[in-house]
Amino acid sequence: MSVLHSRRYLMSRVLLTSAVQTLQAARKAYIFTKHTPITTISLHHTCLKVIERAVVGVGHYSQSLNTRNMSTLRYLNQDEATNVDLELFNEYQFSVDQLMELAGLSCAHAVAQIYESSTHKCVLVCCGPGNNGGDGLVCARHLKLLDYSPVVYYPKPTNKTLFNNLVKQCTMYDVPFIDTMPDVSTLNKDYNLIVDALFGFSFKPPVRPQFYPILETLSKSSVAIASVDIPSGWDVVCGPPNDSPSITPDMLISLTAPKLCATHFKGRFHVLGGRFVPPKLSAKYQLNLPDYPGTSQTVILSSRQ
Ligand SMILES: NC(=O)C1=CN([C@@H]2O[C@H](COP(=O)(O)OP(=O)(O)OC[C@H]3O[C@@H](n4cnc5c(N)ncnc54)[C@H](O)[C@@H]3O)[C@@H](O)[C@H]2O)[C@H](O)CC1
Ligand SMILES: [K+]
Repeated sequence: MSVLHSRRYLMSRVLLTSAVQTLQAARKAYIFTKHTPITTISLHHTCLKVIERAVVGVGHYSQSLNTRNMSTLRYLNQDEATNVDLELFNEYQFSVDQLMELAGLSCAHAVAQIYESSTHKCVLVCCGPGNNGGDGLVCARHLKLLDYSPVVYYPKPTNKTLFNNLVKQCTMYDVPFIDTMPDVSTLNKDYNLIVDALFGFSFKPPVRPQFYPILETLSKSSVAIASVDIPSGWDVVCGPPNDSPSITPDMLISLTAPKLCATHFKGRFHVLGGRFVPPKLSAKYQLNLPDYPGTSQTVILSSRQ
C-alpha cells in the first residue's frame, strides 16, 4: 500500500471507529433505558442525546472524506477581516477576551479533531505579539486539558493585562515556556506538531528581522504545522511570499471566515473555527458560513489525504 493510501486508510479508520463507538454508545444507552424504570420523557431525551452525538460523529466522518462545496463561502480581504473584527467589538460589544477564548478553544479542538494526542503529544505553540499570539496562548491551555503536552515559544510578549493573564494561566496549568526557538533537528526530534500563532490578519509583509529566523526554521522543519487564521509570513490576500521564508502548513484553522490567502493553502485540512459570528453580521458581509455540525466548535471546510 502506498504511503498516501495507508494514510488515507488510517484516517478513515480513526474517524469510522469514532463514529462506530458513538453508535455503540447509543445502542448501550437504548438497552439501558429499556431496562430501567424511568419516565418516557427522560427516556426519549437520553436516546435523542446519544443519537444526536452519533449523527455528529458520522457527520465528521463523511466531512473528512468529502470536500465541502465552498463555492459560495466568502474569502475576506484584510480590510474586511479588520472590519468584521471591529464590528464584533464596537457594535456587538464583545470584549477581546471573550472572542479570543472562543477562537483559541476552537483551535485546540481543531487540532484534537485531526491529530490524536497519542501520536501528536508534544506540541510547540509559537505565539506572536498580537491577538493571533493570544489565540495561541489560549489554545496551549486547552491542549493541556485535552491530554497534549504543549510547550509555548513566545518571543515578543505583549505587556498588557490580557496577555500577562494568559501567560500566568498557562504557567498555572503547567504549560512550560521556552526562551529560544529550537533548531530544525531539535524540532523534528522533540515535537510532533507545531501550532503557528505568530501572525494573523494584521500582518504586513515583509517579516521583520526578529521573526525571520523563526519562520525560516518553521519552513525547514518536517513537523506538521497547524496555522491559526493565517499561515504566518503569508500576505493576507496574496498568500505565500517569494522573498522570505514561506511555511507550508498541514492544517489551516480559519477563524470567523477564511481570508483570501486561504485559496493558496495546499495542506491537508482546512478547518473553520470561531463559532461566535452573529447571524446578522454574517448576513451583512454575505459570509455564507457552512453549518457547524451539532455542538462542534469547528467545521471541516476541506480535506485532502
Ligand atoms: N474576529 C476574529 O475572528 C478574532 C480573531 N482574533 C485573532 O486576532 C488576529 C488578529 O490580531 P491582531 O492583533 O490584529 O494582529 P496579528 O496577531 O495578526 O499581528 C499583529 C502584530 O504583528 C506585528 N506585525 C505585523 N506585521 C509584522 C511584520 N511584517 N513583521 C513582524 N511583526 C509584524 C504587529 O506589530 C503586531 O504586534 C486574527 O488573525 C485572529 O487570530 C482574536 O483573537 C479574536 C477575534
Ligand atoms: K498564524
